[in-house]
Amino acid sequence: MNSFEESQFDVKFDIWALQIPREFCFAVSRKLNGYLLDKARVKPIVEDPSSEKNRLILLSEKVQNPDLSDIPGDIIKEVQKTIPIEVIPYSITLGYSYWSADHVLKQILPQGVEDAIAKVIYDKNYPRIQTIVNKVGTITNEFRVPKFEVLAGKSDLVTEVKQYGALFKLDYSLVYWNSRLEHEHKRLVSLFKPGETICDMFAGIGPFAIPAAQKGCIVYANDLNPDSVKFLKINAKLNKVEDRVHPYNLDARKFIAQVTVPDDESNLPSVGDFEDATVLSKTRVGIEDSRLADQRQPMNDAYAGNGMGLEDVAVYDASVTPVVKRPLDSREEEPSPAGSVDGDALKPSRKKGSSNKRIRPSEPLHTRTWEHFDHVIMNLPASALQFLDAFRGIIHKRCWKGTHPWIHCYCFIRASESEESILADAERTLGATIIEPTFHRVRDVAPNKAMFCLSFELPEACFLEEEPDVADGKPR
Ligand SMILES: C[S@@+](CC[C@H](N)C(=O)[O-])C[C@H]1O[C@@H](n2cnc3c(N)ncnc32)[C@H](O)[C@@H]1O
Repeated sequence: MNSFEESQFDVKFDIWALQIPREFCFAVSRKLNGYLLDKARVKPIVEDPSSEKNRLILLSEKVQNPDLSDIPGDIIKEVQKTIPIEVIPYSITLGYSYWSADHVLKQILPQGVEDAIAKVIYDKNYPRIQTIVNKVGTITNEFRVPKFEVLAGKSDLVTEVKQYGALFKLDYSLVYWNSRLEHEHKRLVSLFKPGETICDMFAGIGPFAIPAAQKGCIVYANDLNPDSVKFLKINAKLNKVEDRVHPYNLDARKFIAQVTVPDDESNLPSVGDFEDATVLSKTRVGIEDSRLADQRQPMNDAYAGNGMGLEDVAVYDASVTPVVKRPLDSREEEPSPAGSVDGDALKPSRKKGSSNKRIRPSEPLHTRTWEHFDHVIMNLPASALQFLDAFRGIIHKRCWKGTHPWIHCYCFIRASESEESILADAERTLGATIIEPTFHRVRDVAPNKAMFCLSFELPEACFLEEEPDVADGKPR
């Protein structure tokens, strides 16, 4: 027997719709991207009961006025180029069958029931579980850190989680973490081969970076949130891969620009960069100068004593791709950039008179990222697509060796969008045509929104081809 009326969940939405001849429907709805009704399993284009020659394009609730003044004028002009606009009122009712169990239960359970549930979970799981939290609100901050309210136990959000053999320490109140991505972290890392070079533009506390390094990849891991970088370093150390994880604390665009600057260009970072903690480790530096290492003590502690012996190095050196051989074979031959004191200081230290090419166990493994990297991870689904412009003309063709890098760019696809529209966005931002992209569905994040991973090889058109300088024949 029902203890409630299903009709009590009915919600009526009064919205506006455009009445459009059906042959123009698709073109107009594309132009109105972002202003269409965005509700799970509700199509924003419906039949027009008054004429079968027409369709109705349902507009989002944020369009409140029939003069469409809530939509930017340039979009309206674009639509008017296709067809004159006819606006009509429309109403839609979503009922019990539409709403999720979560939504229905929240409506009917008494207030305060969450505290009772929290207390029972806490009492029955203590000491294994010491804090019970509830995620509140939606994430709006740039570091993607959710807000939590503590329902039971101590108010300490520092914890440790395990993902397929790796241990991650984190403070839930300071950094992004989502255990639901475990499968995706594993899937992507399974595509990497030992010895490959990985650039993680939005690395967080390292759920891609650490397992990739455990696999024998060299990882350049960046995050704008200094707390994420702090925990990334802690986690690299916890998992004994600090020699293969190079942490950066930069905006993602700056990071990717920085790792692709050829070594013969003069804008090497100054020592001050390290002291400011802007750049926690350099791609180009090779083995660090001990003088500099001393100066950088607070930030360099992650590199201390990783216990990686020569045998370990040999294993990675002998791995599948020739790429990995480059850093180990070539870094001692790398010339210092002329006139750069910092650059000299940052160059591999080569003891005078020593022909010993052995690598000290505590020396971090570097690759020449401006010559080659294999994969780029971009896990910031809300806006990673917009960062694809970062790849326009930054990789110097004259320096690059081997295959083009794979870009793995996470994104959301809403009910009103499609793989085609996302690909078109990506190509527009990248400024190049993407050949043979793949879309992997990661998970449904809301009834009308799924997370995808768009993977593709960076197109040739993105590479920078420099004109040779007429005077000296060298590329400018
Ligand atoms: C969705 S989280 C992904 C973290 C991690 N890769 C994972 O899979 O759990 C996105 C990360 O990007 C970082 N971030 C946001 N804006 C950024 C930017 N402009 N440059 C670099 N990192 C940024 C955030 O601090 C956050 O840690």
